[in-house]
Amino acid sequence: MADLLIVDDESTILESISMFMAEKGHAVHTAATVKQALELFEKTNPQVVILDIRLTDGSGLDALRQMKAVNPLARIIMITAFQDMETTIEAMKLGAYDYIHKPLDAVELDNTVAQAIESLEQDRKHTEFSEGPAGFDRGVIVGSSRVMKDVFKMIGMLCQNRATALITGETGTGKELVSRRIHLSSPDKDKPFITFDCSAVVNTLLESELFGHEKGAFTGAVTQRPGKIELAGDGTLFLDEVGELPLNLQAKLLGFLERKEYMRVGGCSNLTSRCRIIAATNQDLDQMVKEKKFRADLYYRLKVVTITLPSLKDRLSDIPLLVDHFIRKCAHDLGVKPMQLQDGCIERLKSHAWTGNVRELENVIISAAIRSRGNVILVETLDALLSGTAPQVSRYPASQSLAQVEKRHIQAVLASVQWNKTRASRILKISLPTLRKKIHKYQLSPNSG
Ligand SMILES: Nc1ncnc2c1ncn2[C@@H]1O[C@H](COP(=O)(O)OP(=O)(O)OP(=O)(O)O)[C@@H](O)[C@H]1O
Repeated sequence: MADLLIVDDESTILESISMFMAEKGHAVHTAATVKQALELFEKTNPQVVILDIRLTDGSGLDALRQMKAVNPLARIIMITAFQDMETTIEAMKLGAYDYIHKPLDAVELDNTVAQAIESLEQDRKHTEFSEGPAGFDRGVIVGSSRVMKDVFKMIGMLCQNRATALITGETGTGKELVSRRIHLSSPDKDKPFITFDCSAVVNTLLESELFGHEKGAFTGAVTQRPGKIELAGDGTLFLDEVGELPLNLQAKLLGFLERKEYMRVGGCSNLTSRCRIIAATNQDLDQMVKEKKFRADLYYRLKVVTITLPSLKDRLSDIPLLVDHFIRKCAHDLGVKPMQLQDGCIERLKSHAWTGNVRELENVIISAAIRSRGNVILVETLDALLSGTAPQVSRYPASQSLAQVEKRHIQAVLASVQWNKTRASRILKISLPTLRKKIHKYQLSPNSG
């Protein structure tokens, strides 16, 4: 049996379907408008939605798009009239599970709902083996604030085409998460999603990592190697920290965006790729263009479609939802029951500055859950974590020199952010050039350790 949301503006239809479904043992919620439907969808998180395409205050397609952005797993069955065929096709493209024609046939409706529930069960079993614990969607983007609703709309629009997009926002605001969601909601979701962190690779290797190289192109190039663009194929290439790309490669990337052609390092013929580029940055590219550190033409090419993710401090109203999400995530990962929050926890969380945004909130909730005794997260535990007074376990023996400790710490921080130097320099509170000097001094590399 499932949680069902039924949306139709004809009260007789609404009543008869909901009675029928309640008799079958489902928990039924009803809505007559797009607005009510979206509110109830976020509140009740139904597994199956029966959604009329034509509603008085808008189109069922918009509702479908937004519901899919909030919970891509929800099975949405559209109710359509024959003259709505074009819209029905569009609905299927947007990820509707199925459609049923009016006048409704009770047996057909019952069968379709049963199949939708069965397919969810199959998905659940599948994820048990592939992505970890069942019933928890790691890819879900949590938020119900107005800014986040606008973000969901943009995601809905972007997953219908292959437009290049730029995602901006401070560190930890969810740029990679959003990029993956666009890919996973697109018709090419089964194609590769490749991440390329422009700050993680030493400059001399960037070009060959991105575009690939031919055998013998440089010392050490003993075999031909495909670059990330080639690996992305017909899928998506996520260019993280695009502001870190050196100017010569910015020109090459622009060339690729304009002609969809590129050349491997050491190659002499053009190759083509259909891969879609989604770039992300937490830098002020406008300013970088003024300072001539970022090419204006590339910037304009990238920013045609921009999604700006809000800082957590500008959407404090989303904290309860986010906390609930991370508590459930943590419970799944640790294999325990979800923790409860002591009264006052949400207020304490809302009063924090959150410079590390959602990532910082996630880490605080995980740390608090691990430190909690019993099944309750206490305000005092959060307070200690947020004010930096929570006891830490020392990881370095007292016999080590300061330089040894510095080397190990920098290596550990770099490893924790997959060698994203911008992020590491922020955590270490040193400038990027200083970090580069220290990497050179201690001869650190992703493989040293
Ligand atoms: N709205 C959200 N809902 C649920 N989880 C979120 C949300 N935003 C971010 N997260 C989680 O926070 C963490 C950081 O997100 P992500 O890596 O996408 O941020 P980012 O903006 O790409 O960071 P950076 O600029 O440092 O690369 C991830 O674990 C992600 O799942």
